[in-house]
Amino acid sequence: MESSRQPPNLQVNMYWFYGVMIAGVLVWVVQLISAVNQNKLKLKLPPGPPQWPFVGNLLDLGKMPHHAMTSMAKKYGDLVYLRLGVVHAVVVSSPDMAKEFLKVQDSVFSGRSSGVQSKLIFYDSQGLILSVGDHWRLMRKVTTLELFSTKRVKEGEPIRREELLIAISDLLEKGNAKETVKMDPFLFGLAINNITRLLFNETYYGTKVTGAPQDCKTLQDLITANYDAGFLVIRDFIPWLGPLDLGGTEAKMKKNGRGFDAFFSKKMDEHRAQGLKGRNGLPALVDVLLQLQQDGEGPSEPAIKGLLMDILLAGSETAASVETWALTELMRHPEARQKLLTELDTVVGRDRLVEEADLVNLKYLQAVVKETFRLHPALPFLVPHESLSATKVAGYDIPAKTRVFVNIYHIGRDPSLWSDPLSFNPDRFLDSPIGVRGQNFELLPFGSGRRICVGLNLGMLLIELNLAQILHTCELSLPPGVKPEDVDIEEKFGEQVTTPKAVPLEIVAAPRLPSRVYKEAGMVF
Ligand code: HEM
Repeated sequence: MESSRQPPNLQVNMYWFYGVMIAGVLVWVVQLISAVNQNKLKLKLPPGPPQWPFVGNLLDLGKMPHHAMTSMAKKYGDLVYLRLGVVHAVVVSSPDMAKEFLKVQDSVFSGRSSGVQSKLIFYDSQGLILSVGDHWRLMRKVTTLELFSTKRVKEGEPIRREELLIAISDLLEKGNAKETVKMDPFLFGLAINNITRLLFNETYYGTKVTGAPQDCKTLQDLITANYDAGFLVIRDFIPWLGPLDLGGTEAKMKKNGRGFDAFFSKKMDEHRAQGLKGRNGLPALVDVLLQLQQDGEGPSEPAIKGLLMDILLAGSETAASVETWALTELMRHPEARQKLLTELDTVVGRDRLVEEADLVNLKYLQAVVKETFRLHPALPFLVPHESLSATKVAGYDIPAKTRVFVNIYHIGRDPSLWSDPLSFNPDRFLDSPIGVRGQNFELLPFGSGRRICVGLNLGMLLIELNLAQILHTCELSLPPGVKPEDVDIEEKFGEQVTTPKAVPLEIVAAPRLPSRVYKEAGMVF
């Protein structure tokens, strides 16, 4: 039976193959004509590597696009033109050039590209991260004023403390049993629990969850499947290859998009049924959004879901990535770790836990976080911007709909800006006025200008608090036989939008404070 069915399928596949190839040749001819027209129009594009037919410079990006872009900057300068299939792109690689794109011409470059992922996973760009124009303005206003105002971030303090202490108790429990812990998934679980507590007042990762078991499984499976699908879709760059769905990425995204949608619908229905009051008098962010909708002022249903998706993904992976890299560097550099511990013992002492109010006095901690951002930015080229209209930069033509990659990874490691740039040396920031809030273009972990990260305050709070509390409460050591210089700093790229470690950081934790302090805080391990 099997073999009698194969020939027609093969035939159909061959028709597809020839169809796609013919479409490809046609597209190539169109590209050639458009290149000739570009020449006729005398567009003066920035310098860049030679382009191949069909793919342009896509293959030049390799497995680590931020590394490839760094090599290009060294060869062609701080503004490089690339053609990624049918997409115009530029790579920006110096603070001055970043200022031109993110400040001087901020409004022109405030667009975002839309593609398969934005359609299938990000609600057709109706959330915040990928939206543009008036819709983006509405979503940005709602998010800034209603969800992440100073008052609301402050109100979340007990939640952040509770989640952190639950996670640290787990870490110490494993430490008691002399178990090593992989810090990357541990910190991701902590980060996502913080975000889902905010969004839905529930947690889904770890041993002491408050979400229903089925919801935990659903969300964990969806997040894993989302990373498995990755975020690069060939159709966005070479549309005529779209029908082949190489690697099955689109099919996976479609399935994941449906899964997330069902999850959000369920949560929204539950919160409507509870009357949007939240638990313990603190409404979850989903309650706030649904209330605005009921009052007739708020975003539409897909826009609410889009925003939930943005916050879920943008708020968890980023914080976890920075915390993991910071701990990795601190385990590789015992002298820097010791300085931080001495600061914690001086400012906080060993008789109590760290409070959020302490963070402002922990200057070395702040320097450690900045140094981590410099060497390991969570998003190595920000979230790509797009030009809303044609413009000129540094005398070059930048066509409309050009994708902009600001390579903050390269800027952070540029020897003309930083002495001994590849060394982890937090001291360089101790008496430095350089901050992370978009005013200093040599350090832009959250971007700058109108599209600067909307979760900056919350993100900084989570990173500083989590690092301080973990280091203060836990004596961290490497597994037996592993030396600081053995701790790996290889990155990977392509599954998540951040650049996580290729090999997880493993540590063993032991209590560092008198047992009374843990007991008083209700920590059991
Ligand atoms: C903790 C570390 C974080 C880092 C390093 C980070 C970094 C960034 C960066 C680089 C951008 C793009 C800026 C640009 O387009 O130029 C961004 C945008 C954004 N981030 Fe964050 N982020 C963090 C945490 C968060 C958190 C905690 C949330 C929310 C809970 C969040 C929500 C967003 C949103 C919604 C945008 C899109 C803003 C817009 O397009 O208008 N981020 N973030």
